[in-house]
Amino acid sequence: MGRLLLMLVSLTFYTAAVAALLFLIGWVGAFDFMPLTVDKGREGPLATALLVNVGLIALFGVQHTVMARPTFKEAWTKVIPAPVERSFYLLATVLVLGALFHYWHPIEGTIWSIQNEAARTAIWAVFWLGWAILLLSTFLLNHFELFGLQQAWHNLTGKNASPPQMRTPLFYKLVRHPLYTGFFLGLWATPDMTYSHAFMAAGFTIYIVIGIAYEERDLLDVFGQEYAEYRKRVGAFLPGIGKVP
Ligand SMILES: C[S@@+](CC[C@H](N)C(=O)[O-])C[C@H]1O[C@@H](n2cnc3c(N)ncnc32)[C@H](O)[C@@H]1O
Repeated sequence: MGRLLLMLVSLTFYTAAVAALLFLIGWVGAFDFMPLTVDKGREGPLATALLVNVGLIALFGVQHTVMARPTFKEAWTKVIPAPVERSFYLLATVLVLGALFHYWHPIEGTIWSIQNEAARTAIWAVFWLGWAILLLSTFLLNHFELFGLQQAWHNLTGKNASPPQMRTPLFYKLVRHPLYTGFFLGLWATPDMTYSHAFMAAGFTIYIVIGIAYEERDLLDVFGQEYAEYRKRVGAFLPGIGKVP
């Protein structure tokens, strides 16, 4: 029963995470049908908007950076069962994203607004390509492990947790962080760039660049020389750029 309950917890948090990801795409894309977007939300003076928005992005950054560290996981799994540790990480992500959507203060003003229809279509294509790369990258690594289902399933079926494996399929042969490359494309590719959108995209870009240093330090600890060689050979976000000799 306990194992089944953990599986149900994992499935529930997985569903919430997928819903939050879909909402994030609509929120960033600022589509008309969305109730809240990066350009539609609370009103307030500019100083309040800047302070609140920086706080929201920092909250996302701190949650992701702290909860992904092995030392945190070690302490955290003394409180919650190990098979749902990743699921609780996702739950925290959903809550932080919920706060972002709910409390974001749009900033007035437009930086660019492309009028040419063909150019708009091309930019939207890049937007969707970015999110597709992000999603596909989760499957290239191990979607069900990244989203916590595999751990609970192994626990339910009595299978031992498999040791972490370094993976470099497809996009990972070209760049070390294709998921983040996809995220950058999704964040920045818009035909209507408002100050609000640019502020949000810049905030997440800064967080990712900082977060990568921690992620790669952990990857070096886990995969050692294999990852060090990979960093020498393969660029970070764009092919050939950002190799670490
Ligand atoms: C959100 S994913 C992002 C992966 C990668 N930074 C990217 O942008 O494609 C983060 C998880 O992927 C794992 N990871 C990153 N690169 C990996 C690789 N080449 N093989 C296996 N796991 C990897 C990290 O340990 C971390 O748990």
